[in-house]
Amino acid sequence: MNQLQDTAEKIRTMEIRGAGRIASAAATAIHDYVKNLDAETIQEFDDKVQKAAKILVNTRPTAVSLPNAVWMSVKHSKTNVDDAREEIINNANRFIKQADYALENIGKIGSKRIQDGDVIMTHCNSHAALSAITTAFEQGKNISVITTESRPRKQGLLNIKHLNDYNIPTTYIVDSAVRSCMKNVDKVIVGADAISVNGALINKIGTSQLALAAHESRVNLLVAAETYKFSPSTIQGEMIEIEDRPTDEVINPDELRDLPYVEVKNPAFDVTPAEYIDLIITDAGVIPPSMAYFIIKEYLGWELGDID
Ligand SMILES: O=P(O)(O)OC[C@H]1O[C@H](OP(=O)(O)O)[C@H](O)[C@@H]1O
Repeated sequence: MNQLQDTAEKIRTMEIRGAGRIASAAATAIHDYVKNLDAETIQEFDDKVQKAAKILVNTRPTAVSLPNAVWMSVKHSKTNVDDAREEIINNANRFIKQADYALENIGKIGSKRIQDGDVIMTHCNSHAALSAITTAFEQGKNISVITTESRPRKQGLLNIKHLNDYNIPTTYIVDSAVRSCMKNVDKVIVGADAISVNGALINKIGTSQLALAAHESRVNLLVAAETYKFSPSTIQGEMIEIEDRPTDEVINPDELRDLPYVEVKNPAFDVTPAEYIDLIITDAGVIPPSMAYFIIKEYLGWELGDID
């Protein structure tokens, strides 16, 4: 359990971050936990696994990749401990493998949407969006990237290091420069923390402003999202919770000491409605946002009535 708690803490503090990365880290934690789990009965085993699953799921509330990875891993159909253990280990291994494959496939599929000469704007640090961009560059397309800083945690710094390693010309801008720079952009590509059944995108705070600016300038907005980032529970109208992160990520508490009337807010994500999204690049192919239900039904295996 210590190791699992350690992974949970790393996800909570964002030492491990990115919707895809936290999902694979959680599946790995379940795999390792179950491998050596002591339990006399299947009931005891299931209770312990459910408890461990909840610890992981409760670390960050918005990225649906996390509960999808955990519940896909721990679901089993066995009645004895050893068989259940084996099934969960296989499930977790399968998830981790498919997540790697999905990222690679998004690169291949997404790169087809990128043309020679494109200037691409991106926001926050999405491994899925970067997979499409770097794959297109490796195919010989002469592209460049504008990346936002992505306050407060400045994930844009991860982008510039990654893109520089690929020798991709990259411009780093503050978040408030998005609209002003949009006139030079051919397409926007961002990642996803979650996609709801109505095709709305939940992604890093600021994405919806970027989408508005793109819409105004008639620049296409593409979302790179693995199928496991679609949210089954939204079929029944459940809202995706937006994570409020600690305010010391935004401002040093010392600066607030003598300002009793000031409140700081740090919502980590926002919602971009489907009408601002042109395409979603998934590992299963490119879809319009209106096809989100199809992905949930066909690839996550969840149907109406499945959800308690
Ligand atoms: O899964 P990949 O494509 O890497 O990232 C998807 C999204 O996850 C990140 O969340 P955070 O930085 O962990 O809050 C960003 O919002 C990013 O767009």
